[in-house]
This record gives sequence, C-alpha cells and structure tokens, in this order.
Amino acid sequence: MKVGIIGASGYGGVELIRNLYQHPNVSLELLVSSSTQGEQLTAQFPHLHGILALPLDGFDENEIRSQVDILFFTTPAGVAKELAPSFVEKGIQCIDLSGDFRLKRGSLYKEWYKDTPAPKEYLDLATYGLPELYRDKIGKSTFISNPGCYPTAALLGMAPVLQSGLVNFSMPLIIDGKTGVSGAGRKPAKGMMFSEANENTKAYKLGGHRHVPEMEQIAADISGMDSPVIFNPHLVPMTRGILCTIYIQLHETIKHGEVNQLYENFYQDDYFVRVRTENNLPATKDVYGTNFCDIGISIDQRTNVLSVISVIDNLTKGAATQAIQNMNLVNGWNEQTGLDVVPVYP
Ligand SMILES: NC(=O)C1=CN([C@@H]2O[C@H](COP(=O)(O)OP(=O)(O)OC[C@H]3O[C@@H](n4cnc5c(N)ncnc54)[C@H](OP(=O)(O)O)[C@@H]3O)[C@@H](O)[C@H]2O)C=CC1
Ligand SMILES: CC(=O)N[C@@H](CCC(=O)OP(=O)(O)O)C(=O)O
Repeated sequence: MKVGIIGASGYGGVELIRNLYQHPNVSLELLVSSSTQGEQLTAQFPHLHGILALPLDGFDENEIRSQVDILFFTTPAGVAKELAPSFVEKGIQCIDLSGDFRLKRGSLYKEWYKDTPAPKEYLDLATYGLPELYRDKIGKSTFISNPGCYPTAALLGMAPVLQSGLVNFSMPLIIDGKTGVSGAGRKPAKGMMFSEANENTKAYKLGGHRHVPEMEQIAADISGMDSPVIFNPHLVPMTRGILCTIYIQLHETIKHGEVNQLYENFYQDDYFVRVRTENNLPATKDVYGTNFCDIGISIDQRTNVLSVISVIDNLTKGAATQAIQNMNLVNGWNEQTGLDVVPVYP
C-alpha cells in the first residue's frame, strides 16, 4: 500500500518515516510540509542521508488522492479537521495524530481547543485508536483518531481497574504526568530551549490541559461511570518519554498480588503492554523508541490508594508507532508488523 504523511517535517512525521520505512507492507510515496516544501527530506533530517531520497512537497489534494492509499496527519490541532474529510470521502484511509477527532462532543472541542470542531458526522465516524481497548472497532474502520500521548499512558494504566468494580468513584482519578521536550514538537519555543529545560523540572497547564476531557471521555466509556480527572503535567529534562503516576481510591483493602493478577489477565493477549512486578517498576528508558507501554502498580494498605506507574515513549506508542499499530489493524495485518523492535538501552 502507498502511504503519505502530512506534517512530515515534524517530530511525529519523522518518527512515522523511520517506522514506515521498515514496514514490509507499505511504501512511502508522499511527504508534505507547509514551510519546507521543495526541500529534500535529508535537508531537514540528515540522519536519513543515503537511506531515503524523497522531497518534501506542498499540499496538493489531487496529487495526494492519486498517489496514496493511506494518509497520516501529524499536524497541529486545527489542520486535519479541515483537510481529512475530503480524503475520507474518497476512500483513502486516514489516521490523524492530532486532537481534532478525539472528543466526540463538539462543544468539548470548542471549550478545550478554543476552535470550531470538525463536523459531527466526522466526529462520529472517526474511531478512537487505542488498540488494546478498541481493537475490534479499529479493525472495522478506515478513519482513525490516534489518542493523545498522555491519555495513552494514563488510560492503559487505569483500564483494568476501571473495569473491575474495585474503584471508589467518589474520588477523582488523579494523574501526575511527566514528559520530555519532544512532546512539544519541533517548532522552536522558549520553554523548550536547552537553557530553560535542562537541569529544570516544571509543572505546566495545571487544570487546563486538553488531554483532560479525552481521558474523562474514555475512562467513562470503559468504566460506565463519570469521574473527573485531575491531571497535572510536568516537563522534565529528557528528550523522549512519558511517565504517569496515577492515584486511584479503592473501596476496600485488597492485596497487591490480586490487583497485579487483574492487570496481567487484562493484558494477557496484548504484546505491547507489559505488566511488571512490584519490585520492578517501569522507567521511561525501558520503552525508548518502541511501541511498548510498561505498567507497574503499588497499593498503600493504610489508605487503599492504588498507585499505577505507566510509561511510554511519547513519539512512538504516544504517536507514530501506535498510528502504525492502528494501520495494521485497519488492514487486517498482524498488529506487530513493522513494530517488533527492541528498546534502545541505555
Ligand atoms: N510530539 C509528540 O510527542 C506528540 C504529538 N502529537 C500530535 O501530533 C501532531 C504533530 O506533532 P509534532 O510532530 O510533535 O509537531 P511538530 O511541530 O514537530 O510538527 C508539525 C508538522 O505539521 C506541519 N504543519 C503545520 N501546519 C501545517 C499545515 N497547515 N499544513 C500542513 N502541514 C502543517 C509542520 O510543517 P511546517 O513546519 O513545514 O509548517 C510540521 O511538519 C500534533 O497535533 C501533536 O499534538 C500527538 C502525540 C504525541
Ligand atoms: C511538552 C509538551 O508540551 N507536551 C505536549 C504533549 C501533548 C501533545 O502532543 O498533544 P496531542 O497529543 O494532544 O496532540 C503537551 O503537553 O501539550
């Protein structure tokens, strides 16, 4: 199948390029960027020299339609909602990595993204692409809304217990997130400069992060209960990686081993989610450059609070490789196709 990427000069785009290049069932045909069109890809990314000789093109709807079967959008919020519908209409598989089609209620998009939502019919049509929770739906869809990076880590970390009946929903779900600077994308920003981010750790967007309604929407869908999410993200001095520490109030005292077993059972058929033991909690380096999400738990027996540690690489399971996992499902290919890589360590 022939693949195109809109937003190919960004971090999500180049991570897609790396992984799609190694995929046996697709060929990279068309790379689109708005400001670097006309340049060779290697002018933006010298590490691809001698590997991929493709130009970065401007956006041309007819050219894209005639050249590709599958189209990825790795563009800022607000772009795919304008561009994707006409490709969906023409039968081109579309996978959007932005937040444009994640929130099913347009009013929530308006409130949190401060922009006009996509038309309702396309919000309804887009399938939320978190494979471990919505594998069957994804397999029947050709229009995928890839989850946000923090929601991927947080929802995979919470899903088994949210469905268990063990949670006391009178308490909010509390999520502490930590991420590296690549989460902010490749465009220059003062707070992401080495001198600002190095040897520094700071909280940001407290109470106002766009991933809050996305987490609440999916948490309610899988638990059947509406529960507010408190989400506090932090920027830490690393390039890649997300670590979420999630605090969940349980109804009653329950042993660590029982909850760990619950998690192991829940993910027993999911190659990309690895449940860890209490004395072996996951770290961001354990999943670096891969599609893995590693999860570990701990229970405070005095308060009955469950702490879940969930780690991913924001650019892979949080974006590009999860999008490829979705592409595999949409096309009926083995989910691991092209994604079977060992984490880079150390
Ligand atoms: N970085 C991450 O960890 C994650 C990112 N995402 C989401 O993925 C999307 C891409 O993120 P990321 O790659 O980090 O961002 P970058 O800023 O690194 O890249 C954005 C890309 O979009 C292109 N672009 C911008 N505006 C337009 C436009 N109007 N038409 C065509 N192309 C355009 C840019 O090209 P040019 O510079 O030439 O304008 C660039 O190639 C965002 O929605 C982001 O929120 C999701 C999960 C994780
Ligand atoms: C460090 C940093 O700024 N990270 C970004 C990551 C979110 C992101 O990439 O946005 P979507 O996944 O919703 O598209 C942030 O917290 O806004």
